[in-house]
Amino acid sequence: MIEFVNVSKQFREGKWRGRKNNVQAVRNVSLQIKQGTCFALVGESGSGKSTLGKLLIGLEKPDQGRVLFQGCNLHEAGREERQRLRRDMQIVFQDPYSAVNPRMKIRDVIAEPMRVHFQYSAAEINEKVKQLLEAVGLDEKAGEQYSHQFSGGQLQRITIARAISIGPKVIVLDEVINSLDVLVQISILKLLKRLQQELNLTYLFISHDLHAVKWFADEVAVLDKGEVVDFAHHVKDFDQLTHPASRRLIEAQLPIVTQQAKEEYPVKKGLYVS
Ligand SMILES: Nc1ncnc2c1ncn2[C@@H]1O[C@H](COP(=O)(O)OP(=O)(O)OP(=O)(O)O)[C@@H](O)[C@H]1O
Repeated sequence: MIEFVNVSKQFREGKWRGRKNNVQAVRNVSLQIKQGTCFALVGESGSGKSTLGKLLIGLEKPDQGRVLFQGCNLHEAGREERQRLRRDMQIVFQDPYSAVNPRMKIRDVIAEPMRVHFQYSAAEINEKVKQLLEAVGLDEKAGEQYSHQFSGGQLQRITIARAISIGPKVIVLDEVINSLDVLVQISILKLLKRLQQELNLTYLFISHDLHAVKWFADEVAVLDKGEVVDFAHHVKDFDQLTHPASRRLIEAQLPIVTQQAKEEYPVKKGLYVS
């Protein structure tokens, strides 16, 4: 469904001692993502994960190579096709507070993409907003409130409702659980899993968190300095990732804490989440 073919992207950063510094954010990446699956991109900070996500939905343009969605290249498509591709691919970001206009009521936040892409009547929009709030587990009354009245987890549900409002096929989930506490992370991942099945969605899941990736994703690629350096086709193979960059990520994970461990180390009890 999605194909990155030898994709590279460089950014020009400011001058240092009179010289221009370029950052090679993505280096000759080739990947394929199957329809209805969740493909995880992991890697240390600055390894190029978000840039790949942005290249997919057309927020960035590759310097070299092609990004194809169902065989179409967004950057070569005509106006109408580009519009359709933009509808089919949505993104949800890490920080829901900065992704939502604080001066807009939540019903308008959710309705915004529908107003851009479709010609619905006001009554149709109201009905759809109601259904979307219900789909992400929020009360209809939330539509009349503003972003500051919600917790991070609730607001992330709202940005997810906005992303699915126009019936996308692919959603880039860019560190969507990172700013949330562990229990809220789990509830958001469960919601995303249910929506994936109900709406037949394909996800590009960008994360540092290998525990979450193991539970949530089907395949994983490890990025290091813009390059894909490791790859696992199946969740059961995640522990066999061998590249030093993968090992660093695996070793940097907190262990999953068991009841036994809590009892053995009561002094650290305050650190554990049951
Ligand atoms: N618009 C930009 N202008 C200049 N440099 C950029 C831009 N976007 C990204 N970069 C640089 O490209 C590299 C890759 O950034 P990217 O955000 O894709 O990494 P990442 O793996 O998503 O990191 P993080 O996990 O911290 O978000 C970094 O060195 C970053 O500073």
